[in-house]
Amino acid sequence: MGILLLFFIISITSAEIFEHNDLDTIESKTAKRYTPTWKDLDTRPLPEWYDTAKIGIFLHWGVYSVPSFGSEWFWSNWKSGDNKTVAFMNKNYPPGFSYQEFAPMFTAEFFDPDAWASLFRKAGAKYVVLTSKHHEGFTLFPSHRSFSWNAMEIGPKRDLVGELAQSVRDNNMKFGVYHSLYEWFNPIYLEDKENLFLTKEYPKTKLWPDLKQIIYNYEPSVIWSDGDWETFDVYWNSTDLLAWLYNDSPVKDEVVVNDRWGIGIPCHHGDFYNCADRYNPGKLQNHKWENAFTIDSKSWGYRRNMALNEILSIDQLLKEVVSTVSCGGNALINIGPTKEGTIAPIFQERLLALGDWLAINGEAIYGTSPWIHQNDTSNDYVWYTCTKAKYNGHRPSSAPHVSDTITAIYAIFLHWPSDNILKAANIAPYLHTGTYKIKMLGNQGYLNWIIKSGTAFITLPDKAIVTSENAWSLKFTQN
Ligand SMILES: C[C@@H]1O[C@@H](Oc2ccc([N+](=O)[O-])cc2)[C@@H](O)[C@H](O)[C@@H]1O
Repeated sequence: MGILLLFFIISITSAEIFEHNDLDTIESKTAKRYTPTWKDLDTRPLPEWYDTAKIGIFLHWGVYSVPSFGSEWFWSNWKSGDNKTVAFMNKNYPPGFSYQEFAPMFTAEFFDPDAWASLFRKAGAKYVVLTSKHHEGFTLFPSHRSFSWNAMEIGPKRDLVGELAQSVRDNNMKFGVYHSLYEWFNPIYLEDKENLFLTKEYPKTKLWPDLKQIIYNYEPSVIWSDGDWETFDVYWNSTDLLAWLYNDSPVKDEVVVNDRWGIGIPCHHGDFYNCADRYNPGKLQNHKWENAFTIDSKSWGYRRNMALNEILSIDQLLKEVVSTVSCGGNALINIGPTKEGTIAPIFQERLLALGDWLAINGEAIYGTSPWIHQNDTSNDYVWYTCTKAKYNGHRPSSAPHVSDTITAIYAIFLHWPSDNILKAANIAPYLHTGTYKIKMLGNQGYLNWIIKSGTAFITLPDKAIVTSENAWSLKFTQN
């Protein structure tokens, strides 16, 4: 009996061990490995968090934040003889003054990463993307290859990337980095360019070691690549980097990348597409995309001389966000912090207004999917979204985390109709089935509606008791 029991125990334990080993091998055998070709890299399913997030904050911060004149292209504009930039330098700086001399003035003495992160969280952002290095080459992290041209050695004397990454995560958001492939004035890059990109010293000795340093040290969830347009992906070695990123990097399961990886790649390859800047097609797209746009309509970097009429109003901001999400995109909203490390009150105000709106209407934004219709065909200020049930079972890569079962439809409208009646055509056939109820997010009770010649007339609540401002969401549910 004793021997039998012993045998029984041993057989259970060994069966368990065997099972575990077996599972491990099955997992490692079936874990997909990507080959460095766009065809294969394109098969990667989009990590779910990114599609759900919808709203991100984009930060352009660097030595250009010191002159903070014109745009973040200041150095290039100056050197290529742009009239306004040259006049600005002649008037305000001594002859012989170099761009490098701006770096010690990048003081960031008021930079409080927790305060920034808490502002972005209140704005309703789910991810934050910081310029780890723009085209000027100055790194906001202690690059091992950017001697005297990084924020640890000059200016702030701090690891701005590391500090912000920490605070953003403490506030339950994802952290990402913008990273420019090219550097306007890097002599190693310029030599490769001189050689018609037949030599690859710059990617080998600077670009990829730097980006790998970023990935190992900060584990970014987004790599927002830029500055790719002077040459092809073959020079940049983009597909090799991405295969490593997806197969073996510490962020392989969670990271998403955009589409700027060489001539001909934007709008064709990448986890999500930016296509052109401020891209907002107004139509449903068949691949995940992101609308990166600025609150200061004139610049990504801070401009001390921006005027109020150049700043997006809250109405314009909401229109951008709503139309983008309705068409399957994410909104990446850019602001330029100051050289002192502050965020201009006008940007704070716009972000907090967005946050207030999302606190009421976020249900119609976060985690939603595009509906059958986007912009209402009879009413151009109405945009639709919907929520879908989670997919259980096999996940098709086209719709990574949701099924086709619609659980609610949302109509977001950007103007309040003067007669208090919202008219919309595309929702009419659904209401017609008679099983839908309508409520306004943030308000109590159901709304009355009728259908006249194919258009739904929905009676809105008294505007005086409505909680939301600037834009409103109606929720349609069955029963
Ligand atoms: C986010 C922005 O990206 C690039 O600018 C671009 C890049 C691509 C296009 N494009 O494809 O239309 C337009 C502006 C940068 O040059 C600019 O400073 C900023 O960082």
